[in-house]
Amino acid sequence: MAIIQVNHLKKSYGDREVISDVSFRIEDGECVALLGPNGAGKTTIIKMLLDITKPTGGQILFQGERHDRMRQHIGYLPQHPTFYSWMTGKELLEYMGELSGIDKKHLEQRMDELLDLVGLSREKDKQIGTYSGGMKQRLGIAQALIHRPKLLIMDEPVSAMDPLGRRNMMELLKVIKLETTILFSTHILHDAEELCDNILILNQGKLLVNDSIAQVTVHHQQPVFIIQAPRVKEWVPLLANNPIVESIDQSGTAAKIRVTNIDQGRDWLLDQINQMRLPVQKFELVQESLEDIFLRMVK
Ligand SMILES: Nc1ncnc2c1ncn2[C@@H]1O[C@H](COP(=O)(O)OP(=O)(O)OP(=O)(O)O)[C@@H](O)[C@H]1O
Repeated sequence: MAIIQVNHLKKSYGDREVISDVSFRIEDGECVALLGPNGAGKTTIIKMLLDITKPTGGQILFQGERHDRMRQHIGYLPQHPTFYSWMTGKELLEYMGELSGIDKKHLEQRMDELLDLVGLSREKDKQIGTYSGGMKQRLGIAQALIHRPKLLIMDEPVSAMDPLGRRNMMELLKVIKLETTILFSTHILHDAEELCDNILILNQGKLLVNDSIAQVTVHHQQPVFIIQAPRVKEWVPLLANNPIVESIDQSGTAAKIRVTNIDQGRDWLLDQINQMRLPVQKFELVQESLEDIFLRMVK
């Protein structure tokens, strides 16, 4: 049975629908990335899963039951966790553990396990106000896991971190995902690719992709022509206005061109290259990368 099943979920603020008919499921043991640009609706979906915000339509089931009764089985790391800065790391975990109803003997053992897991054993008796951003984020993960939740939900857990903090967090999440089902939101494709089995791509409140990482390219890849030639800024605008060109992306000395019809597109592009007497260094037809697919979908 799915840990979470989301059916035709909708959310409106006033007249504005910010989540439109979103359906997906997360199976036990999976790691799923909710991927989308700023404002796509990631936090709104997470808040509905946590029952912080009520949907305006649709249904969320947690292991087949109404999810509003199942909140205690979910661990949550918000985008910007806030703590009492005068508490020590250990005191916070103790407090959260007591709130979750864990008895003293088990709590002591669980705190030690988690402080070790997130690499804060040595700093456990220091006040949280003295922790770095990365340490606070790791403490946030420990508090989210204190009651051994069946599902860990994290809202952009690595987006605001520096490269070293990010790396540490990714390695930590790789360990956690061995034992816990994870849903995390991000706007960085690379994080999703590195950690997850499945991705949900959200744009403007609509779910565009719900697939395994391995299958996304198989199901959504389109061919693109790559032309590499000097003075790319001069010739790209000359190609962009023809109706056969669906999109054209310039990067460095090359352009990636998506056309409506491959054979006609090839003939037309070769013709243009001749007419412009472009000193072409490369002309090839390739399949889109995962990043190309993501960028095309969220544009
Ligand atoms: N309380 C609210 N009232 C009105 N509109 C809201 C409210 N909360 C969110 N929105 C709007 O809903 C849309 C989705 O916002 P949301 O925060 O879910 O996006 P997001 O994908 O999490 O973005 P980010 O990556 O920037 O956190 C945005 O257009 C936002 O302005």
